[in-house]
Amino acid sequence: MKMPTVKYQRGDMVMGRWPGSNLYYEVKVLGLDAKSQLYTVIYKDGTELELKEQDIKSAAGFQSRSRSRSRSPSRRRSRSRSPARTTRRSSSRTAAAVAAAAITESAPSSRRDAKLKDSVEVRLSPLQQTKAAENNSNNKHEKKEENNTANEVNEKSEAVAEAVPEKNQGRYNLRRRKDDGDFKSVEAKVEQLEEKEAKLAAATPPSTPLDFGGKIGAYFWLLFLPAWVLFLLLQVNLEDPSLANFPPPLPPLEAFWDVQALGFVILWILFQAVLYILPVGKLSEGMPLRSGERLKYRTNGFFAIVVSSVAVAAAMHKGFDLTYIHSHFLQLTAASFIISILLSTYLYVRSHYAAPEQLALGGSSGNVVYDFFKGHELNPRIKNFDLKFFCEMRPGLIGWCLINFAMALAEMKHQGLNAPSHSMILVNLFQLLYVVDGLWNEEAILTTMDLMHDGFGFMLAFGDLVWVPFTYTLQAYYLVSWPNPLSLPALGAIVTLKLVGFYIFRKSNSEKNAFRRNPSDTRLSHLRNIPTATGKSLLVSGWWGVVRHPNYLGDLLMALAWSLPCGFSHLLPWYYMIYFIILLVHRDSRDMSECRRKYGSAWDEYCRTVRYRIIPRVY
Ligand SMILES: NC(=O)C1=CN([C@@H]2O[C@H](COP(=O)(O)OP(=O)(O)OC[C@H]3O[C@@H](n4cnc5c(N)ncnc54)[C@H](OP(=O)(O)O)[C@@H]3O)[C@@H](O)[C@H]2O)C=CC1
Ligand SMILES: CC(C)CCC[C@@H](C)[C@H]1CC=C2C3=C(CC[C@@]21C)[C@@]1(C)CC[C@H](O)C(C)(C)[C@@H]1CC3
Repeated sequence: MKMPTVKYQRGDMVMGRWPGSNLYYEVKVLGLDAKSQLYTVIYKDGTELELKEQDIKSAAGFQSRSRSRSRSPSRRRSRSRSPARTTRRSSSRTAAAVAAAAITESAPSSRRDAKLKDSVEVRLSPLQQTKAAENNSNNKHEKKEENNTANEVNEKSEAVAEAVPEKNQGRYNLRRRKDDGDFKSVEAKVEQLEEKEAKLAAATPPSTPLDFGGKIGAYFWLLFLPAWVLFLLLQVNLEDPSLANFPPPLPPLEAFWDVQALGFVILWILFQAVLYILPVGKLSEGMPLRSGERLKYRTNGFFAIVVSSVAVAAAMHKGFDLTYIHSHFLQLTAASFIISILLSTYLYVRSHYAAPEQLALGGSSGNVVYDFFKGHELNPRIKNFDLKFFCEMRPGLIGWCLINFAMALAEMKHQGLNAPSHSMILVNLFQLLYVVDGLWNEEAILTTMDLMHDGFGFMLAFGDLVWVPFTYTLQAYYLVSWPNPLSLPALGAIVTLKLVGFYIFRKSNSEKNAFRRNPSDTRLSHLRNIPTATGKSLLVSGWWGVVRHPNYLGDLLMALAWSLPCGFSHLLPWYYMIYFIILLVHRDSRDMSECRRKYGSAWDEYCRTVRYRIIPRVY
């Protein structure tokens, strides 16, 4: 058996490649994972990463060639968008912290380097003038550079002029310029080499720690999640859905299968797909991918829900009885489950044909079950049809409202009412508001974790097509058989709670979305932020200065307002609230580790400034 080699020891100072680039920075080795053969290293700005051996070079060899012009990741961007320069209102303490985190650059010492420097200065002079002029203007422009595609492009062309000396001074692979005559050919070669290396680096993204209990956890969730949905549905169908009647009796297998139900689910998904591809509404840009590319998304969700409502009204007018959804709930769920399995299998298979830079960092463990569950490909698309975006925002989300509405009709039928109960109306209106708001602000989803970081696999396919429409509707389903009359004060209190939650949720999500899209937005100029080594900043005042996830706080208050109308007779309608606390606490900790990995010491600084995660002074 081949013994693993340990080339670098804990504590060694070496040069580590910055992921996705061809740049090397001084890093300290923290250890080697014997199993994955990945070295954990820490950059001088505090960022910890796992690197492959081939992405590490000995510092000695490097310095002899490069005269140790090593730069921290933050310095790498410093010419056009150093974190310190991008901060408009960040506290001097934070700016200083980042500045301190940057590795100091040693001045060229040899004659060769001095000569090199001279030529650099000659070449840079026009650029320096531009820079000076730019510096004299306000730094609004600089902030814009962070996230704006156009500016990314500007930066690149700027970088071409700037990068020449840098390349020759050996950020990565030092080459001496013989004279100015062959300068251009060297430049072209270096560029080619860098392009090749950047592609290679992107192709081997650093692995991130496994979530959800790792490989064993993935097996568990694959079995548990469908079983849990089944349990909820069987339980809510019981005459007395109390936990004392656990476990509910299992119906025969044939009871789950109904061709017509499968037909309706397929029809619904196809109908939503047609609405999605119609050239109506805005084409929004997603956040930059690792490759630098920005995908375009058709954000016409509001249009889709309006047309869907009209179509449902027309079907009802033609005599379609919507209470079919209530009476065939199990079969509709089973049909959606089958589709989600087929979709996940397709996603997993096609991920093997995807280019490496299209894979999600978190779903590339190499373990079939884990990657199938977590999602291997980040943005699977068929031409311009984005499968993840579509599934998350359309069939399940709009289906959720359709099912709730069907439950209101079923309640009237079962309870012999002329109108739905107050509780049913509240649940319907609250959740409708949540969905319509999500669709109205559809663009905001492009800056959420699912769209930016998570691969599309079973977890999201099942979550979008089964979990959301068939478990988020449980409160309405419950009310069909278990009415809960509400007093006027209770009604008023619940509505107030919902509105407060909604306000926090919407304001905080919009604030972050606006900041990520355009950090120099004048409406956000009063907000303080912390610069990070990646060039992005973190909001440290406003909603994101109150707690680290104000949007979760608002969402949880709304969840409470959805359960309260169902009363306290059973635990079942409180399922969403309990699940949601677990989901958001786990999501928060996933996000914390991801941000810690991305932003290093800047993230620690943010956490020291904003101490609570979701509930001020509590958690
Ligand atoms: N109803 C439901 O079932 C669910 C609803 N949700 C809701 O969806 C919404 C999106 O949630 P989710 O995707 O989990 O997370 P967020 O929208 O909170 O996104 C987290 C990301 O925001 C960025 N960020 C974090 N802190 C800051 C800061 N201080 N300043 C600027 N950017 C920051 C980071 O990304 P980066 O720095 O890379 O931009 C981070 O990874 C939430 O409102 C949530 O409540 C979520 C899950 C389920
Ligand atoms: C099956 C698992 C246990 C959990 C799967 C989680 C998914 C169901 C959720 C992950 C993030 C989601 C979001 C929404 C719905 C639930 C899922 C898919 C969201 C679309 C709901 C509407 C909101 O307005 C939103 C902010 C757009 C939500 C974004 C996240």
